[in-house]
Amino acid sequence: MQYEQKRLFRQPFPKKVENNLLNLSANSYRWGNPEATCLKQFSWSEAFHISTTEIPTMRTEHKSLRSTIEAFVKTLSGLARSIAEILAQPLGIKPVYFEENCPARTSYLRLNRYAPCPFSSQVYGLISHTDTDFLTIVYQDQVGGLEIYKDGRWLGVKPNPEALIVNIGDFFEALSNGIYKSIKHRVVTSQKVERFSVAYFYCPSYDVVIKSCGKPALYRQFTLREYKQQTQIDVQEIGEKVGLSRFLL
Ligand SMILES: O=C(O)CCC(=O)C(=O)O
Ligand SMILES: [Fe+2]
Repeated sequence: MQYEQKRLFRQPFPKKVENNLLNLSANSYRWGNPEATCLKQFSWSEAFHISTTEIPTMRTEHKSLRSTIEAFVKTLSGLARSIAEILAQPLGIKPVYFEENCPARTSYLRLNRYAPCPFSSQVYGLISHTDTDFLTIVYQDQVGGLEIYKDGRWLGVKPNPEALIVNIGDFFEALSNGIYKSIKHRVVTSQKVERFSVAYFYCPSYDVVIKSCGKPALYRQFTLREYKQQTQIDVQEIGEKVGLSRFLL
């Protein structure tokens, strides 16, 4: 995967922005963040956002990339479902919940590249955020840079070639009524070394209503569609996602 990922990002910038390099939908290739109005909101990274439905029609010059991604997504989707089922069991959520509500088409893969950054003390590779999905499975290379916010401080996640990182996302926090926490995380930049990571986002269908499982419910019911619309409004108006607190009861 990493070999293919590097080869892809080494393509010239104009080819990547053309958006049809891989025959993916518009806006699949992203760099920085257009909504940023100050350095604090800017992410020093580039990414390919690949919906699982688009993999079969990816351009054939990239056959080996496509088959690698296909195999990767197949493994990670099975893994994500198993982890979600295990986590849901003590909450009294039926194991079929995920099979019924998370069809392959809504989950997606993101290939990230963080270029060396000359002002690394001032700019993040990815600004602090929580993921919007149920859970995210991340593979990071050996450079390091991913940090999680725990007990009031930022902790680096040590690279381990044998391990994947599993992050709880906003939807699991809502579903579990706050028992599982959507972890705040960010990526710091390096002045000298480029960094690669791959993230698989395990999401429900757009119109599945997410209900908190406990009583009293902490959050009002919402769908991914509503959540994304709210996020879009927040990003346009205040420059960042507000997230779950918008849905607190
Ligand atoms: O690059 C990483 O380690 C994390 C990526 C991430 O948080 C994301 O893509 O949402
Ligand atoms: Fe993330």
